[in-house]
Amino acid sequence: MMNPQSAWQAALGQLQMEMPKANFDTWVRSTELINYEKNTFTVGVQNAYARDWLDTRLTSTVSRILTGLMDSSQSVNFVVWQKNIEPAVDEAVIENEIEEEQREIEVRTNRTLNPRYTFDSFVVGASNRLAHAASLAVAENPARAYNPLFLYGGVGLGKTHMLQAIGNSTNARNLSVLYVSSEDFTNDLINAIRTHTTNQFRDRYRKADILLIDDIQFIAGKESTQEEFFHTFNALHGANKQLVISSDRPPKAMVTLEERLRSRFEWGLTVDIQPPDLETRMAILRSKAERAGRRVPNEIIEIIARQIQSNIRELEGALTRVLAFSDLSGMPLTTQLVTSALADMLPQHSSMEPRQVVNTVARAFGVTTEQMLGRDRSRGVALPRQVAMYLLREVANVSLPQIGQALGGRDHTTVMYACEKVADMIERDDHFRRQVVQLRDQLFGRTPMAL
Ligand SMILES: Nc1ncnc2c1ncn2[C@@H]1O[C@H](COP(=O)(O)OP(=O)(O)OP(=O)(O)O)[C@@H](O)[C@H]1O
Repeated sequence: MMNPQSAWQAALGQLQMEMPKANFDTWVRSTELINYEKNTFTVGVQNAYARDWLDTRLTSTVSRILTGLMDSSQSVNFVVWQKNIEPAVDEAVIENEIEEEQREIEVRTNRTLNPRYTFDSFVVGASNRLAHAASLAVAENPARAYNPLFLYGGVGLGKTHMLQAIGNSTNARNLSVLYVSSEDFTNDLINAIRTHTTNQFRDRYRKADILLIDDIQFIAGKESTQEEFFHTFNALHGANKQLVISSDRPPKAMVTLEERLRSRFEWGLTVDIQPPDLETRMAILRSKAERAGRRVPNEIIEIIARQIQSNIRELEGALTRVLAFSDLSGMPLTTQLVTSALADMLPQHSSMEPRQVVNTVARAFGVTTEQMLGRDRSRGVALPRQVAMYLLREVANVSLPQIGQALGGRDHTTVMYACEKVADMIERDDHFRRQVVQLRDQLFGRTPMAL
């Protein structure tokens, strides 16, 4: 089980990925975990307006995420909380980064290698075969196979597991391995600057034979961190040391990443990890049950695997939950038990068919549904497509992969980018905003969404 502070940080990471950037920055970024008691996270926010917004829109999502992370039912409570630091909006200068990250310095998540994450415990399927093969090649031949190796994919699909497997395997061969999240890197840097120990900082990072950096997307927009990382990258790469980087999106979709870093990330091999298919999900559940020394009927494995489709962490959480339910109630593992154990883990979906949203938006913008689903990327077609993605995500709460599917088989990172872009335009362009609000009302009726 995670400690509450790490769980909260992880939940923030997930929200950052799932929400439009503007909303995340406005409402979520500067929140703070101020207390944890009796399975309740008390989260401080800047003012009553923010509290109300978060209350209506995010309570159930956040509780669900935290429940998944903590492996037991959790609730969240937003309260107004005066911080003595201003939320950093412009992170361009190091002073702001110091303020922004100060509170996180004590939070060290996942600093070391976790022996649980090995190549052996990783189930290979079509969705992750390439990532697995590339990681294995890198572990066997550091700095010879692919350098850097850049792995990307959605939340909970095994990126950390792969990085750590490389770490565990090379560590066992006495190579010096350093595993950090990009937030750890940022925090270390800030700490070093404050305590005038940047030389030690550089030594520490540059003497690694293998540097594994997890969740690099969080350095986007942080200029001084990017600058330092650029030099770390060059020093290691130049000395023939291996770099492995993970991210929730490919380098080209990292909007505020400096070009020189982006191009370096693409020097080696870039591989994605896709959501696992049903068979792989079942294999993962079987392997996890075996490891836990439990016998779980195939039928039960299949129900769980059908229900949780796009996040392996949730998939594992679901199995844990089903087993706990059975242990605590003394009831055998039946389909009914699974259904009730997983009832509140189901994602919330509106009854709205994605097709209907696509058709309505197409009509409003004077394009055809075929154009919306097609490959044409000219602005007249791309914009309505992005608006449809945005409405499906923001109002109908449909998952990123499902939206990609509904719009002609697009990647989840494309959908993520579209949502960020539309959210951004809504803030800048009044006319556009009215257009989107009108569509929203037409499709969903009036909702409490802050547009
Ligand atoms: N192919 C797999 N076989 C077995 N377990 C897996 C596999 N992929 C992921 N897992 C497990 O799923 C959980 C989530 O994986 P992991 O933390 O590596 O995801 P991630 O992609 O790094 O997520 P995030 O985006 O949140 O950082 C871990 O417990 C991991 O062991």
